[in-house]
Amino acid sequence: MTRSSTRILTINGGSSSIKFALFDAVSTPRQILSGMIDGIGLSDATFRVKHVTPADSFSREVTAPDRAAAVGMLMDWIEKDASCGVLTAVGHRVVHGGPKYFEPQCITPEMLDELQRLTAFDPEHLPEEILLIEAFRHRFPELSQIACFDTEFHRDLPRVAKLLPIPRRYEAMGVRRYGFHGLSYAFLMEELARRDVVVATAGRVILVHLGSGASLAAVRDGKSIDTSMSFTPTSGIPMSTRSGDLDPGLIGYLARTEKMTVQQFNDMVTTQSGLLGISETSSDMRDLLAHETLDVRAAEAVALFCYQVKKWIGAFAAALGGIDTLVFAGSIGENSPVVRSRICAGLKFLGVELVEEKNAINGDVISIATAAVSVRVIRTDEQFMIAKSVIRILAIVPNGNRPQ
Ligand SMILES: Nc1ncnc2c1ncn2[C@@H]1O[C@H](COP(=O)(O)OP(=O)(O)O)[C@@H](O)[C@H]1O
Ligand SMILES: CC(=O)OP(=O)(O)O
Ligand SMILES: [Mg+2]
Repeated sequence: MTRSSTRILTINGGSSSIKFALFDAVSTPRQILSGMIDGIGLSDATFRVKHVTPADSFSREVTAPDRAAAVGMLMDWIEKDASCGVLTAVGHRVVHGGPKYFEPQCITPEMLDELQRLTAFDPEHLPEEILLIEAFRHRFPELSQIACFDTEFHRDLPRVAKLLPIPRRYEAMGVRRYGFHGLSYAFLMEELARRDVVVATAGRVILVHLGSGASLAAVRDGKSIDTSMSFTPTSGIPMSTRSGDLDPGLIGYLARTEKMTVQQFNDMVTTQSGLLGISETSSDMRDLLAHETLDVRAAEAVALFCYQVKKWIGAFAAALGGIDTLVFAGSIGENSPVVRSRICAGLKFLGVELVEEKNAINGDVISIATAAVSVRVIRTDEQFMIAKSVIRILAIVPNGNRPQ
């Protein structure tokens, strides 16, 4: 690989990991590698790269006491490793743009100032994402950086789905349903259009993104009409460590009985709840499935997760007036036949019927041919959507040079 090839780096910064990918800057982005630094802040952090040239792939233990150290390591590697080529731009997934930012755009100092002001909207994701952007700006001041917002897909939710039932004045301060996982949902809709353009453009679709963060979206005529996440990504269905929706009365109850502070409550519902909270052992769906016959807590965590997803599918079927296609994505949705099977069990009344042999191999279509609902498994790719936006915004031409 020569250092003259022109590349786009895409970054998806989570709370304990930085996921990234490198694409050739051609009209349809071509992925060269994907990687992640995970376990940030723990004693056993790992830096992994899966390169199209297997010899350039690696996995090594690293010391990453905090995010600044992890991003420093990533930038050192990009500068020094010939297999990375020459970077043209960096595209960032930015989970929350508040009421101001939705469509992908160049990151300016003004936007960074505004994102700083918006951190109260999503204290879990935004500070980490700002740190990543600033680190790259400091080290590579000439590099274009683009922000791609997870909220764009849901930008035009109907008012009835957007409004939160609290005093009206808060809406003017930006308190409303935003919805997230938009890069994933946009990718899934593009892939669905390739497989069934009629349903993707004029049908009733429920997208189910089940990763460590998890949500559902109801899509009619290609547009999001509702989604399970709301003002922050802590809401909706239970997730790896996030609670999802809760009785709002719980905050006052815990404040009165345990003197729990707002910060403690926030930590509890974002880092100690969901699968981890119920199982008391793991936030990882694979671990829970492996132990569910031995540990009732693991079994209950999995059961609660599947039950809540099923309930949201029912709610969105009502909102859409029926379902034509149900799509599973995210690492749980793409790889766990048992979770899909439990979610879909009992939904025959909506037209959902799986072929277990197809479900067992994560087939493209896993429903019976005569069922009213086609149930699909589609591998999502948020990084690809970021790379595509970067190429479009910077008008990078196929040979990788920017037009003069
Ligand atoms: N084969 C599998 N079966 C069940 N769950 C899986 C499987 N592979 C990965 N997962 C689960 O997927 C979750 C992570 O999903 P992922 O989409 O990678 O999350 P994120 O990108 O939001 O960090 C973890 O809970 C992990 O256990
Ligand atoms: C929006 C969100 O929950 O993101 P993630 O799944 O990456 O945590
Ligand atoms: Mg994710």
